[in-house]
Amino acid sequence: MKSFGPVRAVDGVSFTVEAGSVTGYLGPNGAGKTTTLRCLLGLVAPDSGRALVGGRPYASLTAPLTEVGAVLEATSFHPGRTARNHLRILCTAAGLPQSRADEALAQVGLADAAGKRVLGFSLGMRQRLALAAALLGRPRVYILDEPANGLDPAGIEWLRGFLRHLAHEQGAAVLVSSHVLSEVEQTVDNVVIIARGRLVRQGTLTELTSNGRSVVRVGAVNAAELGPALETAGGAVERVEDGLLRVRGLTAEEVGRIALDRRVALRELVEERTDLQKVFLDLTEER
Ligand SMILES: Nc1ncnc2c1ncn2[C@@H]1O[C@H](COP(=O)(O)OP(=O)(O)OP(=O)(O)O)[C@@H](O)[C@H]1O
Repeated sequence: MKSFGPVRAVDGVSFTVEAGSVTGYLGPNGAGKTTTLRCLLGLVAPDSGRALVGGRPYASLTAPLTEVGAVLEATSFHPGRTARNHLRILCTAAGLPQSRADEALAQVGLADAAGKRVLGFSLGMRQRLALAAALLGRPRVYILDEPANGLDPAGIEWLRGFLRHLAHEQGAAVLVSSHVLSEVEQTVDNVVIIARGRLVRQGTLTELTSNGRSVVRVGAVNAAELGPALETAGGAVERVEDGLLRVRGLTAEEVGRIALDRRVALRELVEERTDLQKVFLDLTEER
């Protein structure tokens, strides 16, 4: 728990970010995301409870840059320094080889801007530079506060791939905050949703979006035969019109397989997407 005067910024929030996965930490503006991440990074002391990295408080880590890569909102850089120099100074302070600066800049797509002063950097370039700083020590844990802020659509797409790569290929534990669920839906494996400082929901993205509400629309030439077969397999079938069914409780793949087994020709097979932003708003409004 962490209060600022009368405001309970974070209260009773408990979750674990597993290695090899990306966890989205989601909530509307002012929900308490940044405060939680600042607690994790030892920048704010919680009034009660603990925030640990690899089982230890951040302050007790002997070489933090090699253990945790962090990008916080409004990360400030000395505007007169070049991107390369900024990172080299961090390398020196952390006892890392200077060569890591250029390697990290290349990783975030800033190789061409390495010698440019940060003063002229766009918001998106600053976000990439902050990420490069987080990468310097090749840590296994990443704590990123709204890292997509300021990135253009191509930058957001790049970030998605990059975070998935860190988690899925390099086995890192990645925690990424956002106030827009749809922004991270293609990146995250797990979600933790908070509102007004309290935990609202946590689980896999699939659990959040299906939640018994996922619907498969299937058009079949012989719907009269397919319907009962789907019901036998555990689906709840609604007959919309002649030859068109809406099925809950089965995936599109399962419906397709059952149709194949029965040799029923399909006209259409569509998983009706849950509107993630609506799920998010339903969960976080009025709490
Ligand atoms: N240093 C502080 N002093 C006073 N109040 C604070 C401080 N930091 C945060 N708060 C308050 O705590 C609450 C949670 O803020 P926090 O920045 O953690 O939310 P957030 O989820 O990160 O929001 P955003 O998406 O807008 O960044 C807000 O009501 C905020 O005003």
